[in-house]
Amino acid sequence: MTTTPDHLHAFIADLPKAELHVHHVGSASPRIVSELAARHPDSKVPTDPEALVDYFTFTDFAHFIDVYLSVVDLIRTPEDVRLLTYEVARDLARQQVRYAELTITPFSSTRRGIDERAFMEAVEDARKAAESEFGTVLRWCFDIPGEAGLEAAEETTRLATDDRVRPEGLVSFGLGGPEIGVPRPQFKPYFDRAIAAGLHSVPHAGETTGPETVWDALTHLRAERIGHGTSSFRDPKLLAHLAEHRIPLEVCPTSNIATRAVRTLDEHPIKEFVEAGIVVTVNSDDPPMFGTDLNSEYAVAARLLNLDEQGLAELAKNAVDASFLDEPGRTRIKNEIDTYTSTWLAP
Ligand SMILES: Nc1ncnc2c1ncn2[C@@H]1O[C@H](CCC(=O)c2cccc(C(=O)O)c2)[C@@H](O)[C@H]1O
Ligand SMILES: [Zn+2]
Repeated sequence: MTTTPDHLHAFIADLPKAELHVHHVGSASPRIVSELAARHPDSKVPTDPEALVDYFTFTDFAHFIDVYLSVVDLIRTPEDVRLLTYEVARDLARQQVRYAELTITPFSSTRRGIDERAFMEAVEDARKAAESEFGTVLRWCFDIPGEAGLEAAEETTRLATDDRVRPEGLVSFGLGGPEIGVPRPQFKPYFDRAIAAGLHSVPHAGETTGPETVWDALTHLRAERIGHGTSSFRDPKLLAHLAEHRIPLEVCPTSNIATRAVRTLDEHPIKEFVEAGIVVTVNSDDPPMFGTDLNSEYAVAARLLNLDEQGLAELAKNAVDASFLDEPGRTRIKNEIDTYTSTWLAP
């Protein structure tokens, strides 16, 4: 296994980027997790950031979800929500992320007793502070935790479509959690309502089950991008469909290894996706839990796809183009990427 050369790491570190697939709670840094764990000593989450490395080592996807929910349990007040969101934005800004769509699972917080309006105010307050203080634009994707069933689907849809509650920064609607035993078609009526309310459809699919789940996401949930889509490589017709209809994949390589969806990075199908002509975006999913960040994922992609600086800049522009940012915002970030790259490559 070769490594990514130092000059590419340096290029990636300052490259302006967009992040399209990153979870709110899954982005809590070890410092924030240990701070919240210390505040709530009844929790089984370790308070020592070093012990968190072991705690965040997963035997399979189900184990990952168990651990994930133990961190969700630490977020108990609107102030916890605001702090988490603001700190996540700070971490993104440090990596030169100019724009991020953050996946939030409001059901998990409202069912744990956080007032829905206070929750929305907390994330919006952090979004505005992040934009003015760090220059990072945040938007929200509200996802249904599929395993929690249709009650969760109903509640998430209500929170995403009721004008009196839905936050200004909300742009899309998703579906996360385990896929095994959670068929996608049952969520069609909820996606129909969210789409009718102007939201984009971005379900997870093909992360832990086969390509048929990706077809279901396309057919029943009218997916505009696919979260992961990892198993798509097993179906040539699906690859051709994704390429022809320009449905981007939100690829999260290190996540797929950490949850054991893929055995090793070298076996990751990202190269097959690019060779099939699919729009590939690279993302971090739950970065501290997977011991990664967006810059590391770009370094992984550089190695697996054999990219140079121009190739990395194209990858970054794929994410901007696949985003739900408005046209002037997309043009601004792409121009910034071009200027940065040509300055870097100038003799
Ligand atoms: N790689 C990932 N792939 C998929 N999802 C991922 C990934 N990373 C993070 N998530 C998040 O995990 C949540 C799962 C929450 C969940 O299953 C659940 C089940 C029952 C009850 C409750 C509750 O709160 O009471 C929650 C998803 O909604 C999603 O946002
Ligand atoms: Zn995800």
